[in-house]
Amino acid sequence: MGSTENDQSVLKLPVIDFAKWGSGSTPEERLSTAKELADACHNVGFVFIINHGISLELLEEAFGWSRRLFDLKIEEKMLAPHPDGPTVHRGYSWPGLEKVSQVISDDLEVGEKLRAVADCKESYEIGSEENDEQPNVWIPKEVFPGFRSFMTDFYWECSKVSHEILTAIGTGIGLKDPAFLLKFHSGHNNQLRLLHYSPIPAAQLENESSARMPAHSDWGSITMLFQDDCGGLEVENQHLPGEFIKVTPLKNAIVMNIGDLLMRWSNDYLKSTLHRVTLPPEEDRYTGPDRMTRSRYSIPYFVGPDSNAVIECMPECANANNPVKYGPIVQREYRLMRGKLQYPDKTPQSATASV
Ligand SMILES: O=C(O)CCC(=O)C(=O)O
Ligand SMILES: [Fe+2]
Repeated sequence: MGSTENDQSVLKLPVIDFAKWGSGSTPEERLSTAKELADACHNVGFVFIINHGISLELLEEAFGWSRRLFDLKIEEKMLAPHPDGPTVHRGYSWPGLEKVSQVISDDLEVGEKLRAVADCKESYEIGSEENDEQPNVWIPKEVFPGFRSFMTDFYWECSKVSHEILTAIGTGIGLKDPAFLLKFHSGHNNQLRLLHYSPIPAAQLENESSARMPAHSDWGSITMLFQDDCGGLEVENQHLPGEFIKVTPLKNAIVMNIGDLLMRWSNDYLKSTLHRVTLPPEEDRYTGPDRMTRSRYSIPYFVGPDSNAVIECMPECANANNPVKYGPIVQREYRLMRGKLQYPDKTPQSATASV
C-alpha cells in the first residue's frame, strides 16, 4: 500500500516559512506570515514550519543523543525510571508503561482496560531544571556523560523558538498585545520528550493488538515535533471527523500543532487536532517475512503555560455572537485531570521485571 503523489489520504500540511518572520523581514512580511500561520492553525491545527532557526546540525545531534540513549542497556535506562503515577512526568518510560488515549476518567479500571493494547514505544521526558513541581530524573553522568548538559541547552533553544511561534500566533489572530501569551509561558513548564518506537511486525499494528501511539490531542499550548523519515504520523481531517490523513515527513521542518489549552484560550478558534502514530506509509519501511516496521525516532517539545497560569478566553476571541465556551482553568489542575489514566499509580513489579 505505497502512497503516491495523487493519494488523497496523504496530506500536505500548510508550510509556513519563518524566514519571513525573523529579523530582516519587513513589517508586511511578518504580518502576512503571522496571518498565514494563524489561518492554518484555525483550519488544520497542524503546520510545517521551515527556516525556524534551529540548525540541522543541532537537530542531528539531538537525534544522535536519542539513539544512544535508547541503545543503552535496559538496566542503565532504569537508573532514571519515570516515577509512579501521572504527577511527575519525567525520566524513562519503558515499553508498555505509558498508555496514550483521549479518555478522561476517574475510574482506574478504565485505564487498565486501555492498557490491554500496549503502546510499543519507550520515551524519556525532560523539563526545566528549575521546575520544582516536576524535578528531572537523570541517568547518572558516569553512565551517560554529556547527555544532561546537551539536553538542557537544547530545551532552551526550543523554548526560544516557541516564543517566536506564540508571538506570531498572537499577531496572526489580532491580539491587542501580540506578545500576550508570553506572559504565561516562562518556559519552565515545557517538556522535551525523546521517543523511540522499536521495530514491530506490521500485522500487530494492522490487527490493533499493539499500538505505536493511539489518537489523542496534546494538552498544552503548542507542540513542536521533530521526526525522522520513517513516517506514520496521521492527523484527523477537520472536515471529516474519524478520517485520518498521513503526514509525509518534511526534512528539517518542525511539525507544529495547537494543544487543548490554546484552543480553550482562543475559544476554539485555534484547533487542537487529534493525531496518532501508526504504520509507515512507504513499503521500504518494512523488512522480512513478518514485515517488521522500521524503528522510528521523534522528539516532541510540548510548550505549556506555567503551572499556576489561569487559562481564560482571550477577549478578542469572543463577542455577542460567539460567547465564551469555557470557564477559567488552572494549568496544574488541567494537566493532572488529563494525565490521570496515562500512568499506573503503582507499577506492578512483574511489569518492571519483564522489560
Ligand atoms: O511521535 C510522534 O510523531 C508524535 C508524538 C506525539 O504525538 C506525542 O507524544 O504527543
Ligand atoms: Fe501528540
